[in-house]
Amino acid sequence: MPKSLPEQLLTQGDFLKLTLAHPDSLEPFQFDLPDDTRVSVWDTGVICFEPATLTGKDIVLSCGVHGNETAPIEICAELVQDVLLGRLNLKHRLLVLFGNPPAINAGKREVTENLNRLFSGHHSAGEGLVNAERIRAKALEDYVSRFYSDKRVTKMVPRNRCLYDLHTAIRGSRFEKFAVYPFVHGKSWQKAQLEFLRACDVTTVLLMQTPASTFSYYASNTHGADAFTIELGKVRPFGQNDMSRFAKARQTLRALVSLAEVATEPFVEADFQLYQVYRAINKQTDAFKLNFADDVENFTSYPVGTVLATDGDIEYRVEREGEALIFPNAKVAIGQRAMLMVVPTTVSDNLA
Ligand SMILES: O=C(O)CCC(=O)N[C@@H](CCC(=O)O)C(=O)O
Ligand SMILES: [Zn+2]
Repeated sequence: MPKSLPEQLLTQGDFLKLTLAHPDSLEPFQFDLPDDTRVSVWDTGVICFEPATLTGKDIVLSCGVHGNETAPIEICAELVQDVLLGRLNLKHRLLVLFGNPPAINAGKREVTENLNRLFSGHHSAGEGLVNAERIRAKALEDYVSRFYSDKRVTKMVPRNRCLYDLHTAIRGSRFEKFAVYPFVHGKSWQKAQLEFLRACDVTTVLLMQTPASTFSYYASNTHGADAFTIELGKVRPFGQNDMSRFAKARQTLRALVSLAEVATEPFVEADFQLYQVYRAINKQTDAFKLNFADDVENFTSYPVGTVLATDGDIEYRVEREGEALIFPNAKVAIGQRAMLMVVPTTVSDNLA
């Protein structure tokens, strides 16, 4: 007799395989682990773990929001497998999300539309929920809301909500690993979070200055979560990632979910490369072109006056000494961000 889905997960622990075999949807089901942790599969790529004794942390780990960013998918798949097979015991509630299963199967950043531009309601703007990515963005928002608003935990205060959305960058980078800290609307940047990032071997942080349609901004702004986009190296196909380069991130994420507190080093600003966005360059026409090669790395700077990109008659030149480029991509949809220009900054006057 074929094994039931709970039996399959309890014996093989391969939730990624199950997800990719049912990329569009999966009927919800539940079961318990031998240590009484409740496992609830809410949908394809959506798995919630609740230890029998609830503590103060509600942790969301997401990956595969872009389907070809495989290192984070491998890290999350391994972590989920170890929990299912009893090799990692959870201390906290944990929701793991494989963001875009059809795009993972296709080995592509997106199938129709960039999922990470559809949060905070952007999925329903304009033509509305017309494609799978728009529907998935709304569903992911609903799952995160459901996770954070569970009645058993909302009564327990204080709650400590976090969401780490794991990505990899399209290009190489002068700083291999870096995080995007979503705009906090004048609130303080959190020292403990920067310490956590450092424990993950992420010491380059981009402090955003405006709202965004990304998943991490959604979690931060809508749910008050400590949320980040974390870039772990460069896009590579499954099996071609050198996972030793992400050993500290893997270890620290495992410590996050399994220990009461992660051991971190005290924050010292000199240990970090902190940047803030100076300007966003949005693609306005199909003529948009980058004026540098594909192997130019994130965080590269050019002399003031250098032409970085053209968009029809418009020329984008370096305006400030030290201005560095990040996430350049001429293939984005019209109206979307084609590159960010960032400058070094400091957090010392706004750190809690
Ligand atoms: O390398 C690139 O050009 C993109 C890598 C990536 O997917 N980055 C995220 C950053 C999200 C954020 O700004 O928080 C994205 O572009 O969605
Ligand atoms: Zn990405």
